[in-house]
Amino acid sequence: MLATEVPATEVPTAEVPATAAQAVAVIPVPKKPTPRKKRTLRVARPAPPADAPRVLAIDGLVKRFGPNTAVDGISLDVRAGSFFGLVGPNGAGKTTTLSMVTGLLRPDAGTVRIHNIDAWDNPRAAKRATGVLPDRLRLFDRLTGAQLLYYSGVLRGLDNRTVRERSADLIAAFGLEDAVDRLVADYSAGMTKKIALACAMIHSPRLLVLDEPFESVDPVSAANLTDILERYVAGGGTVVLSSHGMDLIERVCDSAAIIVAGRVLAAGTLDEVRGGQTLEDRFVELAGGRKAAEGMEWLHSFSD
Ligand SMILES: Nc1ncnc2c1ncn2[C@@H]1O[C@H](COP(=O)(O)OP(=O)(O)OP(=O)(O)O)[C@@H](O)[C@H]1O
Repeated sequence: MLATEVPATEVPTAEVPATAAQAVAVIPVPKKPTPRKKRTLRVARPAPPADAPRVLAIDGLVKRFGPNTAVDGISLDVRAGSFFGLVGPNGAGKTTTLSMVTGLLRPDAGTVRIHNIDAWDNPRAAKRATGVLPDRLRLFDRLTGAQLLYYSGVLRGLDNRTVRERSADLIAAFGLEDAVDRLVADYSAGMTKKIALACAMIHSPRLLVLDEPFESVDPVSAANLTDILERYVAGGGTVVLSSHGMDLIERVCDSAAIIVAGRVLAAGTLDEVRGGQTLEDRFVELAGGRKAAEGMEWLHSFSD
């Protein structure tokens, strides 16, 4: 094989040049995109039966921001015991949809029912059944992690003893033992996600709505978090999460929806949505395909 044909990842160590300038000269630029490896399509768990009760029923949701229609008639059903993944390109309307589901943003049209309760007519009852991890975390970050958990528990009407017991369990499950006595303002992004998720779970809601729960979370913590959520679902809970991590969605979710430009382009069990492809390929296909990286020759002109 000629040196120019060696994929970058296979350049033998002995041939790696000493300087960055030399490295630029020999690292081969593949002429054609390498064909993507076929992956075995697995399903994390079977989706709940089609006649399982609907924990979340979204019907004809619309949200406009001035001339921009962010959510354009989204309808979705999420069944009890489902681990449901919402995917879509940047600006597709995922956060706007989840904000309307969780009572953070009033819809222009459409309805949201949580356990058959209209979330906008009866927000108190709907919120009692829901735990939320919003996109832009606005936490009372001048509290310590332990204080924030305590506050979340009592706000949800739990008694002192229950809050303390559940806080201890959550702190151990999320590996926050060393951080609970520090101010949340001083937490890293991943730690903040974890404490916010613990707060969302403390009142043992039937439905968890999580916007990008794995963003900024390290792989070990992500695996722990996945375990916690899987146990929650196995115990009868329902999770709806948004994520850009297609592998993660395929690994943990049984059902999914692909949202593009404020509309649902595919929804159902993971297999129905993927249609025999990987979720990523199906997503890219529906979201408009890969963009050719041409017309950016200036990027190789290097200012130095
Ligand atoms: N408060 C707002 N005011 C004006 N426009 C908004 C507002 N919130 C969202 N939008 C617009 O609505 C559209 C959908 O945004 P949204 O945040 O729901 O997308 P998303 O799918 O969550 O994107 P990402 O994956 O990048 O987080 C975008 O065009 C966004 O600019």
